[in-house]
Amino acid sequence: MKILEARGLSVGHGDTTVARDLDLDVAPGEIVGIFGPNGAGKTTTLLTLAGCLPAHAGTVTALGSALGRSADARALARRGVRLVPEDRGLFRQLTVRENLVLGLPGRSAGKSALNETLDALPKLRTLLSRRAGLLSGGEQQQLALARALLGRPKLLLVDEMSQGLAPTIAMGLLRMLKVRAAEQGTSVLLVEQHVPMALDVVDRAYVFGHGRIMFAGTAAELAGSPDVLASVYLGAGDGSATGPADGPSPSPDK
Ligand SMILES: Nc1ncnc2c1ncn2[C@@H]1O[C@H](COP(=O)(O)OP(=O)(O)OP(=O)(O)O)[C@@H](O)[C@H]1O
Repeated sequence: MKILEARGLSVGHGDTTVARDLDLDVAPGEIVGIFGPNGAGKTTTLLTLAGCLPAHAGTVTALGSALGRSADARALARRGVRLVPEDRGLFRQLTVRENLVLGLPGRSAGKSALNETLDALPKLRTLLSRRAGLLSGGEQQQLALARALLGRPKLLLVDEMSQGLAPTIAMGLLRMLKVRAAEQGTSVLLVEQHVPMALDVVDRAYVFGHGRIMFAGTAAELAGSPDVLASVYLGAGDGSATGPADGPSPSPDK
């Protein structure tokens, strides 16, 4: 069984569809990347898969259950789908410890999960009493990941983990995520601007462009496709951010 299966998925905001005809899969234990130029619809897709935005068209099956048009992020979270949003979603006035406790699945199971997670991210141990809002960007990202991992999600959706971080810190976090995900059987779908860095940890990748998926393949296949990689940085675009959900498809040559 796939952890996540999207077929003919169209995503957008209000009446505007930003990406369409998306076929996406995540298998158990896989780490899958979504790449593409600015405005290609990567975040919108992740938010839709997390149940934060309604799909414009198509079907999504997460952990064996269909999402439905009015997918509910809380119901999905209960089933084991967790999102680490681009803004990290922390409670800035609360301490690191308080933020972590909010991620705990239950009190008894919680303590050992907390210890395991802090073992993977030891810096957080030294910051437990500090307010989340006072942490550096890298520390905040560690906290956001720790909180999401604590719930031992079956599927973790991570948006732009490297944003605002020094490359070495971002790389360290991605590698930690890969190890921890493998240890606890979490599949990961991550959106990332920094493709070379992400290619080091993902098994497979989708590249968005022209409002569609323009490449799907293994990390090695993407690494060997310079034209596709260039399109991520040169902006093969946000060409479909027009028209209603059921409007005409844009030309792929646009
Ligand atoms: N809340 C919103 N309301 C309306 N349009 C939005 C909203 N959020 C994003 N958009 C638009 O949807 C399109 C896709 O945005 P999205 O953030 O999904 O792209 P992205 O591929 O994640 O880009 P980036 O790499 O720059 O983060 C863009 O044209 C953006 O301006």
